Amino acid sequence: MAPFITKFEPYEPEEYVIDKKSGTKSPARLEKIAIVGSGSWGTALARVAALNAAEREGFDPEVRIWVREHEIPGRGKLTEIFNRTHRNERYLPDVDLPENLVAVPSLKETVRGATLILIVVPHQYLPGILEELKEPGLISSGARAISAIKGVEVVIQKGAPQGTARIYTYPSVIEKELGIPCTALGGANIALDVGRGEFCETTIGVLSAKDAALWHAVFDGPTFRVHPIEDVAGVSLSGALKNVVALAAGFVDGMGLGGNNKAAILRIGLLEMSTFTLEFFPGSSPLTFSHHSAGVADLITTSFGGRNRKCAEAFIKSKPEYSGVKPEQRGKTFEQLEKELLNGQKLQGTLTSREVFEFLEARGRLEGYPLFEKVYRISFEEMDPKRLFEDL
Ligand SMILES: NC(=O)c1ccc[n+]([C@@H]2O[C@H](COP(=O)([O-])OP(=O)(O)OC[C@H]3O[C@@H](n4cnc5c(N)ncnc54)[C@H](O)[C@@H]3O)[C@@H](O)[C@H]2O)c1
Ligand SMILES: O=P(O)(O)OC[C@H](O)CO
Repeated sequence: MAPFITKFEPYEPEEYVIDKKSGTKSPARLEKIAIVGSGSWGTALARVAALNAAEREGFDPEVRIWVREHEIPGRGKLTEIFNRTHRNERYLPDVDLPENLVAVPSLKETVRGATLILIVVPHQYLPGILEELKEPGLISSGARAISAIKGVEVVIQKGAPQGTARIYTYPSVIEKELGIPCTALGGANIALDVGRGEFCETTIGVLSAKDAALWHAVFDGPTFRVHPIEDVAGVSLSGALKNVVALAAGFVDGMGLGGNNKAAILRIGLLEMSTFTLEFFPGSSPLTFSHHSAGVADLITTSFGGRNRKCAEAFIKSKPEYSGVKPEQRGKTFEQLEKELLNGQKLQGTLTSREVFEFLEARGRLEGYPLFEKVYRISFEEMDPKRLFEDL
């Protein structure tokens, strides 16, 4: 088993300069934080990072966040409203943000000069974003990244022999595309609760003690406790796969079943999450799933309060059998429900369910993951949701 909880000394700037006249000591350079993504989670994490940057030695207090421009009818441009009201009216409207968090409409200008880059976008948009960020000279040499994305990248070449399908975590994709080291952040973190400052924990999967200290200094605080562990792939995979299990939890709620049933689904789901990770990312640790916020705790919160659960419950309840509409009327699709229920936020579990299903099918390994398989078939192939429990 890989070494686990990372031991580290609290962050200190690497170098200081001393002012000859006054004798005062100050950091030779400041870490500059950029946030790529201003959805609900991007905004909540940006708030935490900006509060810390304003207080901690070694950090430039100005934190920049990339906000895709959007006109709010009768109010004006989202970035201007953001910088005037210190609120993200579109994605996290009820949370006050610190004044040192600055919305920037240009992606490139957000990251120019940054040394620490948090990437937190719905995973389907990452390829286009990385393409833009790859411009030569844009990312400072020595910069480091952290991914809070919950998703995976699956590559299947049509016509290629079975077994050649590949799966990648986003930290590894970011490292490859941008040529900078990338850490993973994931945990039981519903954005609005974090934005309100409610106590919670998160896990960061790090590559070194230096990264542990640095990212801990960026995010840790009295109500947002950060625990670094040496399992980048485990943290990243757990965040992606729990979204698939959260769909199953929503199916259970939609069918009106009770707590025993949901507990069984969560246990089996957690087992498939860790088995999958250890099978395809053998350096990972099962402890990430059993002991850490990124594992069991995230699965619990998402299966009770998350968007994937909510839409999956509505998906079942929209079916004729559960809603009382005429049998010839079809239930709603997830695409419809995402639009109706999430006010512009994005579902990640349905995409991940499809990606994981296609990967397992291409690798000939579906029989090892009956819950993942059924979540896909119920979501996309009109399988009767009651069949969720067959062969589990
Ligand atoms: N919301 C949460 O509670 C939460 C918690 C932990 C992790 N996450 C993960 O964080 C990641 C980001 O989620 P989120 O909740 O911040 O986002 P979100 O679901 O609130 O989606 C809004 C984001 O998508 C961007 N977007 C929308 N259309 C786009 C387009 N065409 N091109 C590029 N960007 C576009 C918006 O600019 C905004 O940044 C996801 O992987 C999610 O699973 C979310
Ligand atoms: O709202 P969900 O289902 O995307 O889940 C949100 C977070 O990932 C919970 O940690």
